[in-house]
Amino acid sequence: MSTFWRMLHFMKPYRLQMSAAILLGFLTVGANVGLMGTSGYLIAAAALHPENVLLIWLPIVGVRFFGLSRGVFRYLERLFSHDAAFRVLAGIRKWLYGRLEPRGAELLEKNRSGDMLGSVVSDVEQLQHFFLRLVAPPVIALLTIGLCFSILAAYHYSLGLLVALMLILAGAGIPYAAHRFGRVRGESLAEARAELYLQASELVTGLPELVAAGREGEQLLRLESTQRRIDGLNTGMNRIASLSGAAMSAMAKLAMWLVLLTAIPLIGQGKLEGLALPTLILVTLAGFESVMALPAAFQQAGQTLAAGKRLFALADAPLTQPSYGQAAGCSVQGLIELNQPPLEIRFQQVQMHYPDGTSALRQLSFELKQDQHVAIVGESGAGKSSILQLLLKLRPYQTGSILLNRMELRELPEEAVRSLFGVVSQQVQLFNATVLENLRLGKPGASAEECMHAAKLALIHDAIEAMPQGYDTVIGEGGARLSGGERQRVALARALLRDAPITLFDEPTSSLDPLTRQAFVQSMRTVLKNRTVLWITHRLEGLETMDHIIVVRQGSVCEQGTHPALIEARGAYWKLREAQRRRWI
Ligand SMILES: Nc1ncnc2c1ncn2[C@@H]1O[C@H](COP(=O)(O)OP(=O)(O)OP(=O)(O)O)[C@@H](O)[C@H]1O
Repeated sequence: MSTFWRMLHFMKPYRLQMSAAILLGFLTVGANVGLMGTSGYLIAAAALHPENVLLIWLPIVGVRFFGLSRGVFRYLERLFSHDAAFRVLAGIRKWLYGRLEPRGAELLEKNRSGDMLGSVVSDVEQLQHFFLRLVAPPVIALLTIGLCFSILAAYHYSLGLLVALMLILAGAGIPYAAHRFGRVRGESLAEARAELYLQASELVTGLPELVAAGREGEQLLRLESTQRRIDGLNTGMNRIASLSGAAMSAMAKLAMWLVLLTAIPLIGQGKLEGLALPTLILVTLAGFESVMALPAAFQQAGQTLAAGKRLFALADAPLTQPSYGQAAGCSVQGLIELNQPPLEIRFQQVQMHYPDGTSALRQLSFELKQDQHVAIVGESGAGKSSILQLLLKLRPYQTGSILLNRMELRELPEEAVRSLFGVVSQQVQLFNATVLENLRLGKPGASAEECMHAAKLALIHDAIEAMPQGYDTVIGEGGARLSGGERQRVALARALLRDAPITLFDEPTSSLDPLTRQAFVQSMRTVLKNRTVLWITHRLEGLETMDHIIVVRQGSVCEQGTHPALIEARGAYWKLREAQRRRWI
């Protein structure tokens, strides 16, 4: 139930619009009741009193009015209700993003990313049914029952009571049964759809490996079996929907017969005019329009509420690792100082461990000064990526100090810290859009000239020009139409456009061959000559001209200096280089 109230809470800002949608929904059904009622009266009057023009003329006007207004009300009701529902969804997405963003890394560790993406996207979509089918229709149905009762009771109270009772029975009983029978199936359907999404995305992303290993057939069979399960569940759901539709129709006809059986003796006793009979029947049938859609809505209620429950559970999951909390210690003056050159980063005796207790950094100390190019190198697992995560405030450090322009990192707001860095990482995020649009992610609103200038600096301009539509070429999902090196260069051009004070490279050459790697690092040195660069890698090619190299081992600095000095010392750096050289000979 708390899920229900929490979802209602999201509607609060749009309550006026939603009330208007409910009112318009009621007016639509009301217009239909009016249309049927006056039509019934018109038929009877035309048959029994064709000579009385006034008796016929008035209902004709009524029929026209209700017929036209019904369409207008329906249109406005759809407009208001869908607009409000989509605004509520937008609000939920924004709220959810705000809740998930600080725990992004941790959530990805605990959940399969396909699972998470699939369920979050489809669960949020599912919530639109909440207002459109679960909140508004029952209220409209209640109002309509009241309307039908008033109209029929005006003829005779027993008719009013009878029809109201039948409408309540049909409007509550059949949706309840549909909900009972559809709940488990609906939940299984949601799970199966999430599974299908995950299997399909695994198949697409892992296709080259699966084909190479000759296992794509197995994956396709899994996909087919999930699809069959979904088809089976869908058939079950459709069966329930058809049965409840038939039950609703039967209830409407039963109500009609009961009205006839009650009204005819009343006419015989002179308590009711014969002229009223068609009106009574048609109003009864029109009243059922308001409850017709309820069974299908409640059949899906299980799915909708389960979707809300999953989303709230994801958003409420406590962080096992304490977050930074509110960065309260930074004044406006502090933020100004943060952006004042010369910029300096200082790690002092930093210790960091992951939630499972794995110690990643131990007493780590180093410095990065304005315009310096510093490389942090080390074997796999040495702690290099953990340094990057600390700098971007993706993880907290436990002891020691990280100073950005003499200000403690944990006291600074995330946005201010992240705006200092342009990141070129191992996994370049490219989108299925044009090259230009991908570049503009670095600086929204950048002119085509600015983008080209950045592309020239990143030495990718010529390759882009050679594409079929140049900068307007669509580069495919994840930049699939580009080579690994081209992707890295597009990412670099993006980082250059961003023009952040510090450029962070995280294993940027991992998808390149040794020779291209060497050339890439050297060209980056030239392009980024007057910028501050932190280069994190376990590949040592091309680092000869770095200003400073820091070798990290088991979370702390084991050696540092310039390339010639480290080579001469024949220590850890020299050994790493030798080991890598032997590997590619
Ligand atoms: N999410 C995590 N949870 C627990 N331990 C982790 C996590 N990520 C990294 N570690 C551990 O922290 C240590 C440092 O890892 P880190 O990823 O920083 O190394 P790295 O030098 O970047 O390695 P690589 O070059 O392979 O990327 C390793 O022992 C690793 O197993």
